[in-house]
Amino acid sequence: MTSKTLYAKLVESHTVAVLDEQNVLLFCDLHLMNEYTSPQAFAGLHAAGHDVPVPGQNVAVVSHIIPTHPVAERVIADPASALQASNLKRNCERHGIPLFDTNDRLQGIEHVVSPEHGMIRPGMVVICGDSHTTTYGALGALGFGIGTSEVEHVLATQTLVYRLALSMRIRVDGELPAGATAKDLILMIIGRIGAQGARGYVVEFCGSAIDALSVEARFTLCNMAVEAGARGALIAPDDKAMDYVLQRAADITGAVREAALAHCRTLHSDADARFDAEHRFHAGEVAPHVTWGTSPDQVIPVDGRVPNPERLPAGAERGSAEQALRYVALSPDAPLEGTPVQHVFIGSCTNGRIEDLRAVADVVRGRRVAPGVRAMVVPGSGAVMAQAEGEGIAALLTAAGFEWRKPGCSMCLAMNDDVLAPGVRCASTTNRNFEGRQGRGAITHLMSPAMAAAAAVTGAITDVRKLERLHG
Ligand SMILES: CC(C)[C@H](C(=O)O)[C@@H](O)C(=O)O
Ligand code: SF4
Repeated sequence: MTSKTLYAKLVESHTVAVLDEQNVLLFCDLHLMNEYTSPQAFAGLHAAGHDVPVPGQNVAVVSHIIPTHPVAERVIADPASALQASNLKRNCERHGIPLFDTNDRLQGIEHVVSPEHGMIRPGMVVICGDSHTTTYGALGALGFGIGTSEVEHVLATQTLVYRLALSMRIRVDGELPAGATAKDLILMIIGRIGAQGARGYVVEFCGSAIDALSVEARFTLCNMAVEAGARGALIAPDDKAMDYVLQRAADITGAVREAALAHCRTLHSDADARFDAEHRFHAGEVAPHVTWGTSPDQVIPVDGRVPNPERLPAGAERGSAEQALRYVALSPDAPLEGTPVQHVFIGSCTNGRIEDLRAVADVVRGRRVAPGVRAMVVPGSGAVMAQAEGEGIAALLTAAGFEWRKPGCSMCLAMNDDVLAPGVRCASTTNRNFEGRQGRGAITHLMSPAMAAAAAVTGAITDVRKLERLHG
């Protein structure tokens, strides 16, 4: 028997038909939908007279356009957005698809909601009309984003025409130093391999540093793999991953549980499996990272200096660095540390989970939001929000001057009314720092939750390790 990668095992176990050398028809265990990428798909489905054969293997969440103001009943004021939400509700009702609707207390960001209810399980293929579906690799599930026409195909058949990807292994051994998190690790990796460095590949993360990460930290890592261009991310499921699922999936009991555990133990790359590409990193080298530019790979350790385009090789890299520096209004060779911020955003499917909010609370405890800074926390889901409120995190952050909002994508991409004004500089726990991502002309610096908290209490980009030393 030939040795196989975990990726190959997942694809083979879901292949309904081999179409040609490059493409297979892939069965999808779970199809997630949001209000943003599903309307045309449903319209196409209905025009073709198709039904949804397995509605229970689809689930929908209102994520992107929802307002986050802390009111009891949320009302979507923007007519186009309100229509997207009402369309989703109508379509879900028509086909019997479960929906986390606008005022459902468990609503949130699709990638936060689905794992917390035990819907994502090792060995699954999970798809969604959203690029950050790679998140589920943290549980050993092959997740990836699809386009709207593919959403229609999946609704009608629960299958997808899937072009095979290459496989890449990223091994990270050693221990993350104090102050460095999974966010810093993935930012460092993206900085080293580039925003296209994993393009065409499904990445498998492994090594002692990955084993040591919590499941939530693994979500952060796999979530951002797509920012290196990856078509998927995987971590072989271990006891931690399985425990996470078992605690949340009430239906996995008795014989089913034994079968699930046995299946889970097969979900790893064989010892001599061959990968198309390999990278190695040392966790001990990871410092808190902050993006300086307008692409997630334009990133440096917080104590570094912004690059000088004159010292970059002439060509595309120099050109994009010059353009990015103009947009972010930073000078070549400037230190990032000490750069004033006017806004702090904590949330998103990258860093809007309970462990992220605990990390923020740990930095903020005994401190206050700096004068002139607007700091906002948007929990990733209603469940995260309730847990944080129960743990006293919401009270602590509110007393320190943070705004405590309702769940959603919010200022991760500013499709609701949480939009920054031009020129505002924001320390953000999100995953994309593209031009205009948080509002036209607004400037985004990606960083970890602890680093964003440090920026909130100091009013500037700050090395959280120094903050801890000063006060600890
Ligand atoms: C709106 C959606 C299609 C998009 C994505 O695919 O990722 C969004 O979630 C994002 O983060 O940019
Ligand atoms: S939180 Fe951000 S990255 Fe995640 S799905 Fe929403 S918009 Fe996309």
